[in-house]
Amino acid sequence: MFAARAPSRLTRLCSLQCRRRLATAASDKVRIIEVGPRDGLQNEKKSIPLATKVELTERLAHTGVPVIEAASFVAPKWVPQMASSAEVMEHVLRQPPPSPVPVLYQFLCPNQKGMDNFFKVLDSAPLTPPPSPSSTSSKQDKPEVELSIFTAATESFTRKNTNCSMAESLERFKPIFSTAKARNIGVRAYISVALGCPYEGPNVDPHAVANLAVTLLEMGANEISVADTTGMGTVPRTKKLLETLSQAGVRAEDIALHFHDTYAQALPNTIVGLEHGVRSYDTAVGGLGGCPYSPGATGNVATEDMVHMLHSLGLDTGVDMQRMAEIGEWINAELGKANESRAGKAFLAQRKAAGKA
Ligand SMILES: CC(C)(COP(=O)([O-])OP(=O)([O-])OC[C@H]1O[C@@H](n2cnc3c(N)ncnc32)[C@H](O)[C@@H]1OP(=O)([O-])[O-])[C@@H](O)C(=O)NCCC(=O)NCCSC(=O)C[C@@](C)(O)CC(=O)[O-]
Repeated sequence: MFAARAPSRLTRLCSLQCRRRLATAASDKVRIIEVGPRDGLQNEKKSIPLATKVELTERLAHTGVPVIEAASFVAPKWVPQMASSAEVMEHVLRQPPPSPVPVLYQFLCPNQKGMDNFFKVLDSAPLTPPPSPSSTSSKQDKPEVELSIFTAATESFTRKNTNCSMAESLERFKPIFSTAKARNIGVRAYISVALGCPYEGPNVDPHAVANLAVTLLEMGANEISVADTTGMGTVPRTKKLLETLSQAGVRAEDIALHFHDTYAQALPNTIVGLEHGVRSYDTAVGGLGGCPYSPGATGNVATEDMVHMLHSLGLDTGVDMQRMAEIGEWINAELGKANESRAGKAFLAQRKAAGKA
């Protein structure tokens, strides 16, 4: 997919000016990638029932959010909470297309084994039955699915997270890209610790992030999720990182931003992203989340907080705030946790006061 747009690093650099204009073109649509079911739940210590995971994904599919990262095919020995991911995916594939918009479901995958497990589920899932008996078609496609791979901008984090070097992580991706391409499955790529590493500190080299982003795009990634895993990102360093990415030929539309809200900088940093032309943001309902390999880091920026801010700026996410706020309240109660979304809590309190809850 990316190859068609920009086959080589040189071509990418040559058309930089044109792509910059594209990136900064005014657009009132912002794409929310809801990562709560994966990033949000993976670090929970208490085993979460499969039924709760399935209900979370199913309810999210009816909020208007266009992308949901539903689960991950990683080693259960390292992330036991994701051990039921095959069952979650089986359920997703059995679902009739959600309303109001079709959802793209993403599944995190670190290596060939994860990819093989993903395809095992995909290939064994029956086609979804047609929506009504009057339908003329006898079969219906499965929901659209995609793989998300992940590496990091520092050697220490890559080693802790995936037990390999940065270069080895890229090697692991080669069979994933080639198989996914042959099977017409999209691949998204995360770059963790782009704005701060728990082991190497806040000053991660933006050029390391940019080089990695260019390499991953050239390998075939259709989007780079630039992740502030630790939440150490600040407005000046986010600005610098986005400028460095742009100078390396990475377009604003090639990236999504993934902010953890540890220091309450996710929304200020989002404003920087918006000014730069980035229109895709990863969020987790109710502010769920945390990475098992980033001690002390809190959850992703809450979807409700992001949606509230974007709507206040006149931007369109397509997300139903009421449904999202209710899910944030529900899932945190299920997990026995406080709801981390300030906007979600305020929205529900106001509805209750107005007698509309
Ligand atoms: C990367 C590996 C797999 C390497 O794991 P390893 O231990 O180096 O690999 P290995 O090849 O030696 O295998 C060890 C065992 O795991 C099995 N195994 C190997 N691969 C798989 C697989 N895919 N699925 C299931 N099982 C697998 C393998 O078969 C073997 O089983 P055993 O022989 O011991 O029974 C491992 O280190 C791992 O799974 N780590 C977990 C990484 C993880 O999930 N981190 C959290 C997600 S990333 C994140 O949260 C950041 C992000 C994306 O949100 C963005 C951000 O905010 O930064």
